[in-house]
Amino acid sequence: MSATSEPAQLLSGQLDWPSLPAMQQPTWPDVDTLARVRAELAASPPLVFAGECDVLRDRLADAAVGDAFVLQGGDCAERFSEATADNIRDRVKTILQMAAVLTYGASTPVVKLGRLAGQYAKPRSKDTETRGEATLPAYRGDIINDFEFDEQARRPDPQRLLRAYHTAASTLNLVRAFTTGGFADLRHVHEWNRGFIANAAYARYESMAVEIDRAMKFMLACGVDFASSPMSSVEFFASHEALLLDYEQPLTRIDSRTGDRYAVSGHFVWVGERTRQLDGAHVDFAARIKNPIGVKLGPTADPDEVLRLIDILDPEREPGRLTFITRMGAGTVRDALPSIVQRVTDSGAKVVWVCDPMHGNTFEAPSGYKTREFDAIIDEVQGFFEVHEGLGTVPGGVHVELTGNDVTECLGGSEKILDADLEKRYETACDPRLNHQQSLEMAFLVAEMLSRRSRV
Ligand SMILES: O=C[C@H](O)[C@H](O)COP(=O)(O)O
Ligand SMILES: C=C(OP(=O)(O)O)C(=O)O
Repeated sequence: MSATSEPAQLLSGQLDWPSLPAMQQPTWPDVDTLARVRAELAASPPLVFAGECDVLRDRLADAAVGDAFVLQGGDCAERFSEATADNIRDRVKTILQMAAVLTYGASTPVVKLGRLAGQYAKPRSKDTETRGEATLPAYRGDIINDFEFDEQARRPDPQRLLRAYHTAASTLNLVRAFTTGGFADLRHVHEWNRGFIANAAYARYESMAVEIDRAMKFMLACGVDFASSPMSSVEFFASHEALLLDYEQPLTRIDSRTGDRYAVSGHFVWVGERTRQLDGAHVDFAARIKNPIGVKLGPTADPDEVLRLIDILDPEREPGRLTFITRMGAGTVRDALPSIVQRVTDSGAKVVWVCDPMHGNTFEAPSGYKTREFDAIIDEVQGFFEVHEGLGTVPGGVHVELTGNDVTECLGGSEKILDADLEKRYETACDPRLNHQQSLEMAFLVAEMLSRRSRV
């Protein structure tokens, strides 16, 4: 999805994947259908190209040293039925707006990485869900089963892998059209605000957009050629958790330029907190692909284990290859993060440090809804910046669950969403997301932190 890369020639390269323990996988009731589906995926065209993944790796290398900042955001669990043009457009617009706020507010290039077109599988704390007298398999994402609470819907269905592939393809198609077809041109910075409900963050954004407009007119008057400049289209990359190996493994291809294997389900994939075992199948999968990759690190991550992950996943210490997405919790980040960052830095590895301030701050509200406090989310990002400032290392980005819709899933923000409001528009299929206004508010607050960031 980069404006600058040529699609690399990719050949389907089947591999007998080693049989290693894999956490969080479904038990498929129909293994013959699964085998047929895997074969069909293996023969399908790639969703992304190797050359695009390489461009992203270069951008992430810039973020590792503070020459760029990563904004990774999107749905917690993408639903097939919600992959509509309006939803995709609003999510992309929200990310473009946040990126504009960060770029303008902190004079820093922003690497835009959607959590989309593949975020269909969810790791769960429990295998089952109980409602009243009934206990059924937990919802594990649309790629595995359905959110409806009935026996048939919750049965894992391998045909869903093909639906995921086609939904990802149509999502990416639209995202490519939005980001390279003129819509993402910075001269449309006002238009990205249209269609959203007017509110405090919206108004603040609007006044920033006026300043951007004025700066653009100034540059135009100075003779800058916007038609052929990077203003008229943006690089926008797709990412998701590489959780469901029956989907990810057949969607790898060999790059004919180099003989290297790439995941072609997304530009960037990450290994989750629950599946990052050193001897597990997910880490092995990530080690075998050439894409830039991420690993989530929660508050129990052990520095020795983190160094082993670097040896396995980035033995060549390639700039931009490895991103650690830390998700410690607001109350823990200032204590748990420094020793990890210090040990990694001492080892000489140059990773990208990204803060996910969502997953360590989830709790159940008295109403029973799973939620997160806006202030805790901001506090974790603040703690993340403080830790890096203290160690002289680079806070390289943020990773956020968000939607362009006006949902009520996270508490607080300037709209002051309360527990009693959660029921109004609680639409997530798994974890609570920031709504459009909260996302913009967060971008303004992070831009302030970023503009104070020291250079290393
Ligand atoms: O998104 C992350 C996990 O899939 C999610 O937090 C798990 O939620 P659960 O604890 O309700 O299973
Ligand atoms: C499951 C997720 O996060 P974590 O692995 O950090 O819990 C996620 O980002 O969807």
